[in-house]
Order: sequence, then C-alpha cells, then structure tokens
Amino acid sequence: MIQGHLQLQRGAFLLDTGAFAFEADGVTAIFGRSGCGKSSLLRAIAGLDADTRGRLTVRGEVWQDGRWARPVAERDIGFVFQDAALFPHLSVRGNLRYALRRAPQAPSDALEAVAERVGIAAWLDQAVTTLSGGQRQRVAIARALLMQPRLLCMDEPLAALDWRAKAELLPLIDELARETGVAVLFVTHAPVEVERLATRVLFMADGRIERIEPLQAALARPDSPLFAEEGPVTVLQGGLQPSGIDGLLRFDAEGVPFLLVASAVAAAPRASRLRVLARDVALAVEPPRGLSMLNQLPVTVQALHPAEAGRVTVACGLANGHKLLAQLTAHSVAMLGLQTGQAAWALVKSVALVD
Ligand SMILES: Nc1ncnc2c1ncn2[C@@H]1O[C@H](COP(=O)(O)OP(=O)(O)OP(=O)(O)O)[C@@H](O)[C@H]1O
Repeated sequence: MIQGHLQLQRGAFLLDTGAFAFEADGVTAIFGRSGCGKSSLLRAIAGLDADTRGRLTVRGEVWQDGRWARPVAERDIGFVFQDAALFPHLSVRGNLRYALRRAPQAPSDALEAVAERVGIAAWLDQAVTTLSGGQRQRVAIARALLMQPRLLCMDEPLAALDWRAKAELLPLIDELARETGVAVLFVTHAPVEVERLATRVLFMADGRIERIEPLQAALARPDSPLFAEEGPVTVLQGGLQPSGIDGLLRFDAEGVPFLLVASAVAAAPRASRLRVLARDVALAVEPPRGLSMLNQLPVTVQALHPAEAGRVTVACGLANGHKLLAQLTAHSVAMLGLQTGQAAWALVKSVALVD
C-alpha cells in the first residue's frame, strides 16, 4: 500500500491531498487538469521538496511522519520526466553507467540487458544528442530501471513525443511494469494514456485527491473526467494478432466474437487493450445485413444515460459480462425504441478501434 496525507505549499498553490491509500502495484495514473497539482503530488511522494509536510508510508515503510522524512536517495525511486534530462556530453552507455554507480547490487550484465529490453542496444555508443525524442525517453526509462527502483515516478513522459513514439512507448511501459513488478506512478492529462496503461486512476482537482478507483470503475461513470475530450470510452482487455486480412489485426477478448481492428503499429501477437469510443459504436435492434461495418456484437441494453447536446450514452452488456458504451442521439434512441433489457447488436467500425 501507499498511504498518507501530504501537504506542500508551492507559491500561492497548496497541495493538500486529504487522507489517501492505494495498492502499490501496477500503474497508478495521476490524472487531472493542468495546474491541479499532479506534479506537486509526485514530488511530495518522492520527497523532492523538503517543505513537504504530513505522513507517508510506502509498502509498510514510513517515508515521512510529522517529525522526520526519509531522504529521497533512500526511497528507491526511479524518475522519468517529460524531458529525458540526460547528460548531453555523455554517450547512451555513459548515461546508463552513471545510473549503475548508484546501484552497486546490479548484476554485471545489467546495463546490456536493460538496454536490450528497452530497445536501445544498437545506440549504446552514440551521443545522446543524436537521438530522437522517443529514443531519449527510452534511455531515460533504462536509466531509471537500472537503479532497480521500488517506485517508478513518471511525469508526463510522453507529452513531448509524436504519435508514433507514443504508440511504441505505451506498450513498452506497460510490459516493463508487469515484468519488473515496480509500482509506477504515471502523471498525465491524456485520457488515452490512462486508458492504455492504468491499473487504477487517482483523480486530482484543485490540489486535492478527489478519488482513487480501478480503471474499469472510472470508465463506468457516465460523467467520468476521462470522457471530457472525446466522450465516453470502453476499454477491452484481450490479445492482438494478425488477421490474415491486409491492414487489419484481430483482437480477441474472452467470451465475445473477435473484432477486426486497424492498428497504427504493426503488431506481433501480444496482450493489449482496445479503446473504443462510444461515438464510434452504432446500435441495431434487428440482426444487421448488408453493412460495411465489419464488427457486429450481440449485446443487451443495460442503461440509458442522458448526455450533452441531445445525446444518450447507452451502456450495453457484452456476452462476457463486460460493458460496451455507445453514444446515440436521443432521436435515434426514440426511433429504435431502446429500453433496458432489450437485445441489440453493436456495430463497430474497424477503423474506429485503436491500439
Ligand atoms: N516552484 C513553484 N513555485 C511556485 N508555484 C509553483 C511551483 N511549481 C508549481 N507551482 C504552482 O503549483 C500549481 C500546481 O502545479 P503542478 O505542476 O503540480 O500541476 P500539474 O497538475 O502537474 O500541472 P501540468 O499538468 O500543467 O503540469 C500551479 O498553479 C503552479 O503554478
């Protein structure tokens, strides 16, 4: 568990978390609007600001109480910031060696092994100034992992990268968190990053922790702050593999027919999450025929939530018990006569699905 109650004054801004507690496993996304205090919370937990007051216990160890604070160097934390913050005069290897000096217990081949795992082995002797933004973030991640942290603090690590680098790094961070067992605190204001990575979501507003809940619970609320930009979203857990059809991959989630998806990144078979925007899901109350939409899933209408601008969010139950959200106009809902308990077919465009 990570639990406590922290306060930190930064200029006119006060971080006052309220009492909090969450499991120290997987990826905890710290989500909220710009300026709500996400980075301040990360800094307070990491011990980067000596002014931090309150109490904090991490995996049973007291890191801070009313009188005493464990120095940041003794907290076993790895950091990755938006800007990789590498030493510009050193090669990739030089930057990684610097981190190794602070991890004397690391095995002798740790540097090469980590470099291989994060995909930077080919650039070890290159100057870091010659790397792309995505490559530099890989070096920053490798450097953090080499210190064998128990907590990995990532503050908007993808914010400065283009979509392709993001699409490559999101699954890497996901896999590394699973493989190493390190607890990741991941600050972001991008819902898509939360939906791809998070085990749970810590919502912040105005310097306070508003709530902490599992990702699926955060997505089950029709007014979830995660929906502010693109509307409601469903996240399905499953596996991606080649489909045999040009340009399309096959996504298998347990208990439902497979979906054909267009992915931005060519995928070897692997576990993945699929993000389906509710506005990209249509509903039919009879078996659809003669449609170009490739994915048709039998569902049961579970709830109808009025949404903004004359729209209705329809929560549909899939055969495996999971939810799929569709967003329709109130006019369409009336025309179809949609009611809870009704059987229907959810139609999802293959191009609407992104990895
Ligand atoms: N060193 C500082 N001195 C004074 N005020 C600061 C300092 N650092 C941050 N603040 C203020 O604290 C508030 C919270 O900042 P913080 O960086 O924690 O928010 P955030 O949610 O991470 O924002 P963003 O998503 O924009 O990075 C802001 O109003 C900011 O102006």
